[in-house]
Amino acid sequence: MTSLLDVRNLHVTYSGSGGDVPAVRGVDLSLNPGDTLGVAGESGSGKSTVALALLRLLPANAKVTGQIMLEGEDVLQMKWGRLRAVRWVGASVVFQGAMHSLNPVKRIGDQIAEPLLIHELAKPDRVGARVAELLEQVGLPASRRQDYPHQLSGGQRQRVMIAMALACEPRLIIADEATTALDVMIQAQILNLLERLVEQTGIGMLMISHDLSVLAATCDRVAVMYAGRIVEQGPARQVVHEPAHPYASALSTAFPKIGDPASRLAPRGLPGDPPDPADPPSGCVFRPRCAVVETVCATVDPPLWPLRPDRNGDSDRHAACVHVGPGAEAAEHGRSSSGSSSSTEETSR
Ligand SMILES: Nc1ncnc2c1ncn2[C@@H]1O[C@H](COP(=O)(O)OP(=O)(O)OP(=O)(O)O)[C@@H](O)[C@H]1O
Repeated sequence: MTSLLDVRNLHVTYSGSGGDVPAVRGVDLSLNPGDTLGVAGESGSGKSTVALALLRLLPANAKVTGQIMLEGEDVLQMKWGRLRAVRWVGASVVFQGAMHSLNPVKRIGDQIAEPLLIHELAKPDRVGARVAELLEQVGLPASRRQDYPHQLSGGQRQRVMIAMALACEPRLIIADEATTALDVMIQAQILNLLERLVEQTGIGMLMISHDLSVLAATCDRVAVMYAGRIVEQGPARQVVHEPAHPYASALSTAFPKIGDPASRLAPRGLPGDPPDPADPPSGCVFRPRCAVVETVCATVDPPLWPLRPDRNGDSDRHAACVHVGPGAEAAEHGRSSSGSSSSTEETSR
C-alpha cells in the first residue's frame, strides 16, 4: 500500500540578515490513511516549519530539501498548477488562531464555499447545500453561514476553519496547534470532532501540539521534536507514558495529568533554553539540558535507534539517545557492576 504521507530526510533552512537558521534537520515521517500522527515539541523545535513545508507554504527565505511524498507524488517536485490542485484536496491545514486566518469582511459561508468553487467540486447551485452540510458536520447550525468571523466565538471560528479544511474532502488534514488558544472545554470538543472525522471518513491526520497530553488523547503515534530533529517516535501510549528519550520524558511530565492530584505537585519543566539553531552544541544537541548526560554525549550525535519490541510485541519505536543505542545495555551493566553512577558531564554549553 502507498503511504498517504512519506517524508524522508526533510531539511528546512531559513536565511536572513543574521545568517542561516537550520530549523528542520533530517526529519522522516510516515502516515497511512486513517492514521493519526502527533508531532510534539516546545516552541521553536520546528513543528510548524514541518507542517508548512508539507504543502510548500513556507516563506520565500526558506530552503527546503528532501522528499515529501503525498500519495506517491513528491510535493517538492510538483509544478505550481499541480500543487494548487493538491492543496485543499490532497491535504489541507487547520492553523491556530482562526481570527487571523479568516477574512474579517467576508461571511463565513462564502469563505467555506471558496475552496469548493476554486476546485469546481460543487456546482454553483449546490454550493449552499454543501456549505450547510459542512457546518453541521462541525456542529454549527447552517444559519451561521451568514455571520462574519467577529460574530462567532473562538471555538466556533476554529470549527469554521475545520469546515473549510474538510470542504474538498482531503485525504490528509494537518492540524497545527488547532486547539491551543481555546479553553479546555472547547479544546476537548474540537479534539473529539477531529477524532470522529478521522474515524468516519478514514482520512489521515497530522496533529501538531506542544502539549503531549493532547496528542496522547488523540493520536495513534507520536513524534517528539527537539531543535529541528525527531528525538523519539512510536506508539502514543508508549512515548507519553514510558518515554525513552530524556527530552520526551521531560516533556511528558511538563503538563499535569487530569485526575492525578500527585502529578499537579510534581516538579515540572526543563531547566535552560533550547539551543540556538544557528549555533548548536557539539554531539547531542539536548546534552546541555539533559538529566542523564554523559561524557560521550559531547561527541556522539545519536541517530534514531530502533528500540526493542515491548511486551505487546510493538517494535515500531525509535529514540535518538546513547542510552538506548547499541551497546547501551552493556555500558549500563558495566556501570552497575563497577558500582559507579553515570559520569555526569560538565554542561557548560
Ligand atoms: N520565517 C522565518 N524566518 C526565519 N526563521 C524562522 C522563520 N520561521 C521560523 N523560524 C525559526 O525556525 C525555528 C523553528 O520555528 P517553528 O515555528 O517551526 O517552531 P515551532 O516548534 O512550530 O514553534 P511554535 O510552537 O512556537 O510555533 C525557530 O528557531 C524559528 O525562530
